Amino acid sequence: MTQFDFRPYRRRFKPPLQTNHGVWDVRDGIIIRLTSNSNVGYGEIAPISWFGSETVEQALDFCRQLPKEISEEIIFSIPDRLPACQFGFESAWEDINCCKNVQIAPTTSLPYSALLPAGKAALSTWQSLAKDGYSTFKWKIGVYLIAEELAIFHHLTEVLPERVKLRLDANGGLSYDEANLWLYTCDRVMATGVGVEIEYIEQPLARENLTEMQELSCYYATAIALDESVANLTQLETCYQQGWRGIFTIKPSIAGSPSRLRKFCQEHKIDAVFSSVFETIVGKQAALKLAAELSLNRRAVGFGVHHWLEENEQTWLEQLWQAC
Ligand SMILES: O=C(O)CCC(=O)C1=CC=C[C@@H](O)[C@@H]1C(=O)O
Ligand SMILES: [Mg+2]
Repeated sequence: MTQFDFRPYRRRFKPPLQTNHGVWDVRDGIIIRLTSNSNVGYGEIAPISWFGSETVEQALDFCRQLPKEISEEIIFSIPDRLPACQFGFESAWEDINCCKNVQIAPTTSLPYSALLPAGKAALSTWQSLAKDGYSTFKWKIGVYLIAEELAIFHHLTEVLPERVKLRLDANGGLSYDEANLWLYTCDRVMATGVGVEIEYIEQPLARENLTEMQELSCYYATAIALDESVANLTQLETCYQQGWRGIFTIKPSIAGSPSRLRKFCQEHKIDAVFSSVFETIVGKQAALKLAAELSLNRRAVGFGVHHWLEENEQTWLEQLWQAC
């Protein structure tokens, strides 16, 4: 049998993350550990309730009611209302049964995308990230007035080096008219051949407006990526059934069962871009493993973030179990 244990954690963003959903300053999550004989497997439960996953409290309640001895049957029967728990436990099961210990640094041959701060701060941040080797950047829009953000955007496209890819993430915060204006502006920028590539606009409209986003994706050359609309496996399958064949932003840590996600992506050969939920090295490792397997178009993975105070994540992970 396999022993189960878990530790909640809290990590502070540095600086706080600004999106259309609001300001996010701490990441709460749970690290789970499975031990069988001398083998240890780790998994991470990193919910984002405003994306439709369970809350951290609901995940903690689920962990607390589990027996200390856990079986494969328990893990693979975690309900779909707990997608972050499905991911965390199944990752730990894979870790203990397939690939032994969590590697120190998540590795993938895929390029990484770096997140730029919202607003004009992006204009003074991209340079150091470009020096670090990033050539794909994601910038949050729908945070400030559209006129302000369009002015910053024009400045960004003039200063960013050639061949850089820029992603715009609205977190569903634009009106239909604003989404039209952004897509029209991106098409115009691309037509002038400035050198920077607007890779896509992520979730321009709210998840209820799939039909409008499908219309917009036919009308403009600039691609649209769904994110909040496809946050878990049920939503992913629904949007696919309703005809979405654009880009799917996959956040494995809140999508649900990794084995079911793997099956869906391999069966439907979707154009997926893999994205972080600002999890720790534990969840990141498991998510990047899926990204490496399932990124058909080799799009940059949205895991290039340096938002933590802790320097050494391996030490942090070990101390978690010494704490109590
Ligand atoms: O995808 C990336 O490039 C980084 C992760 C990221 O942007 C997000 C992670 C979690 C919630 C959101 O704030 C945001 C997103 O909407 O994609
Ligand atoms: Mg997004």
